[in-house]
Amino acid sequence: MRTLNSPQTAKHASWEYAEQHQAEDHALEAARLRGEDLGVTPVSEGTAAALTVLAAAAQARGVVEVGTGVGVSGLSLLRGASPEAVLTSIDPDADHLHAARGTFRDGGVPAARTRLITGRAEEVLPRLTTGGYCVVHLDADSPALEDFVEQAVRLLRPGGLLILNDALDHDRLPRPAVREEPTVRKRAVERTVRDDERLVTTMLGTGTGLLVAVRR
Ligand SMILES: C[S@@+](CC[C@H](N)C(=O)[O-])C[C@H]1O[C@@H](n2cnc3c(N)ncnc32)[C@H](O)[C@@H]1O
Repeated sequence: MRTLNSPQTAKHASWEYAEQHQAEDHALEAARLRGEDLGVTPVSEGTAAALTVLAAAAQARGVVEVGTGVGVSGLSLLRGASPEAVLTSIDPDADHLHAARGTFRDGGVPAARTRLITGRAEEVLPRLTTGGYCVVHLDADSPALEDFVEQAVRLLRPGGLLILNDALDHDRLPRPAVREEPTVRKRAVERTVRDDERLVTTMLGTGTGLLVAVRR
């Protein structure tokens, strides 16, 4: 049983504290409201902050994203990336891309720094340049997730970062009794990435899990 002083409760309080380490500005708050209207779940506050730090650490110039949503993750990545960086972000939903454009505008991002592609990653990723990108962020649940990961590894230059959001599948991953297809898929992706000798990986508990891998 969980009590107020139990390690689990303390752990959850720490997680919540860490999520709020970085206060969000108007552009991200407005994006989250758009997300509520559209039924899109953006990356968490902690994940948004982590994406900014990771893009900065990678000194990212070319960034690819699958699952633009309302642009919370995209704006966060651009804020950490190099000033000349371009974000190529893919989403099949025109309403989501429209909302994301509003987020980038609110965030003061010049239009030339975003290339928003209306389409499915299954069709778009294979057309992007091998070794041409510093960061690939995956944030769309799809039966093709394993293929997205393989494409991401192809797209990354040495030292580039692969980032998979919701890698713990809303805390379902560690529960062996959960056998639903999306959870099983994410377990398989975790194993694939961990065992891939081209990658150095870690699983962060930020948000609903952030799997981060560096391309050797
Ligand atoms: C969780 S939301 C992304 C939230 C976004 N990263 C943010 O922080 O605002 C998932 C998005 O993936 C998109 N999506 C679903 N299937 C996709 C696919 N096959 N290729 C690209 N995007 C896809 C959905 O339309 C949705 O906008």
